[in-house]
Amino acid sequence: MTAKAASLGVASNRSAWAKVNLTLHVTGQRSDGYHLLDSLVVRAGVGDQIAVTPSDQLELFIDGPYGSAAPNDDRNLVVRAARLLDAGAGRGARLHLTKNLPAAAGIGGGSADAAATLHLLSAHWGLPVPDDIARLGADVPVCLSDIPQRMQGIGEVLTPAPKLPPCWLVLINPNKSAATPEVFSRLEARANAPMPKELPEFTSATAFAAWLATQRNDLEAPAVQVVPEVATCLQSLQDALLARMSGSGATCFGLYETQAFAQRAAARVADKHPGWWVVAAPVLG
Ligand SMILES: C[C@](O)(CO)[C@H](O)COP(=O)(O)OP(=O)(O)OC[C@H]1O[C@@H](n2ccc(N)nc2=O)[C@H](O)[C@@H]1O
Ligand SMILES: Nc1ncnc2c1ncn2[C@@H]1O[C@H](COP(=O)(O)OP(=O)(O)OP(=O)(O)O)[C@@H](O)[C@H]1O
Repeated sequence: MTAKAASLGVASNRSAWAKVNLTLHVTGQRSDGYHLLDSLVVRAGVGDQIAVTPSDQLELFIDGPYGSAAPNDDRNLVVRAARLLDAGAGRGARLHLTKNLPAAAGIGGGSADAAATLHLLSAHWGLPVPDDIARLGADVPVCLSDIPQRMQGIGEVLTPAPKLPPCWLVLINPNKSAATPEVFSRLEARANAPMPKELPEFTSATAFAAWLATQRNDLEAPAVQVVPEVATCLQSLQDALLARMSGSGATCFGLYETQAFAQRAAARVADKHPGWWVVAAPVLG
């Protein structure tokens, strides 16, 4: 925001796009319990919204269809991100979070909110984003980027992925939350194969999906134990080029070649499961 906009109380805002793990290989475990990952992460064009306006104090206002699913206090990742950036100096800002994404859903809602807050407040307060943001959550570093990334380590090692062909996702969540630690704890094997050293480049969504089908989300089987509806979600996406779970679930995605195919599939799933969260959104980047 410019100094003039700030003095006029004009909001600057940003979308906190959903994070989708197209692959998620668990390749090991550190001595502190955190798991080593190898994941192809994309952002989907659906997200929460965050706006910042000047204020003397740090304030958070939350609304939106999933507003009640996120804590409205210091535990909120938006507030935690603001405090990390502020580093105890007591700067103020009024943050308005419109929560469109289900929480604890495997699409990094809280992490995307934290990353968007870091971008907005870094401009608002004129401060650089600090290096230690992974303290906010393993998914926060990847959520600072809107382009596809290969994510390794416990989430802090990021490499831009080769350019992906245009494609669309249908995201569905049975409105059942899956706690990430519980899903990890149910893993049967922790030292699984990574993705290939070099990620191939694809010119069509069909070829991309065929390759993705040879990769995995190792958290899918443990997540089905925690939220059995994940299996029903995957079955409902059988017309997709590929159907898989994102993150630690319970959100599943179907990959489609075109907007029209994705929107038709989303309408069909929403019609059959009126209690589910169902959206069609493009893969960004
Ligand atoms: C599963 C993923 O969604 C894949 O993108 C993320 O790795 C999870 O990221 P996140 O929710 O930001 O994770 P955090 O809030 O840092 O950690 C929540 C819990 O998940 C487990 N966790 C998380 C990340 C990781 N690499 N190994 C883990 O074992 C730990 O039990 C941790 O206590
Ligand atoms: N802004 C926020 N939005 C959603 N949840 C938040 C937020 N701030 C804190 N939380 C807390 O974080 C927990 C995890 O929510 P989040 O939506 O980030 O999970 P997730 O989608 O499973 O994340 P990931 O894919 O990174 O594992 C929730 O149970 C909630 O209590």
